[in-house]
Amino acid sequence: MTTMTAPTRSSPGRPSGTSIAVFCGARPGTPEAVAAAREIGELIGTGGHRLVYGGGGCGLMGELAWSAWENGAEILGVTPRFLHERERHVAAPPQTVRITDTMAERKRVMLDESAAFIALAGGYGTLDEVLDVIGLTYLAVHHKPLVLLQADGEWDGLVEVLESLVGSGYADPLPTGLFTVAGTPEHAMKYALEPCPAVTP
Ligand SMILES: CC(C)=CCNc1ncnc2c1ncn2[C@@H]1O[C@H](COP(=O)(O)O)[C@@H](O)[C@H]1O
Repeated sequence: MTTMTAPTRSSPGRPSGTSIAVFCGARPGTPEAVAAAREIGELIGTGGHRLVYGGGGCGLMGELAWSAWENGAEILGVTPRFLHERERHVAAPPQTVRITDTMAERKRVMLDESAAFIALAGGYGTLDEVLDVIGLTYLAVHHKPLVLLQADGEWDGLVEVLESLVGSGYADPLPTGLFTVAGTPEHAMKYALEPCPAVTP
């Protein structure tokens, strides 16, 4: 694993905040999703928190990261070597970059470096990250809050799939509090900063 450190931001008087991992798409989303990504970035920056994300400069990831940077956030970007160049053809803001050898290592670093997770709209990669966190919380490997932020109903489908697995007897109901669906960026940040109840599998 390689780490490249950006110049540290000087932020006198800023409270040392929480490290929040945000999962979202590497492609441009709807205007609603772009606005939500920018607002989460702003709330992370103005709240004195650190953004942990996938390290890219494109799509919703770029909108999020630039907004966080513009609002004073420290940023840790975690990216596997083979994606590093592909997702940096659009410039990302200054940040500490952790380059991993594998996708699995990327997810583990993001998990270890963060106290909470917020998922915005995205594609296969975002879905993979969300299911990974849900699984690890369910298995009590960690208990950190996960918030699914709905800008435009993006997570309805996943919730329906999970309910259908339970309804057809293939899965037990997920424990309350395993994840929270939020309708606004403000609510997403509020839930992310609340302690997560331990889940008993
Ligand atoms: C279920 C399935 C076909 C998964 C295969 N595809 C993927 N699996 C894991 N991470 C990915 C995948 N595709 C992209 N990513 C990475 O996950 C992050 C978000 O991607 P996405 O736009 O949500 O996509 C990006 O860094 C992206 O490069």
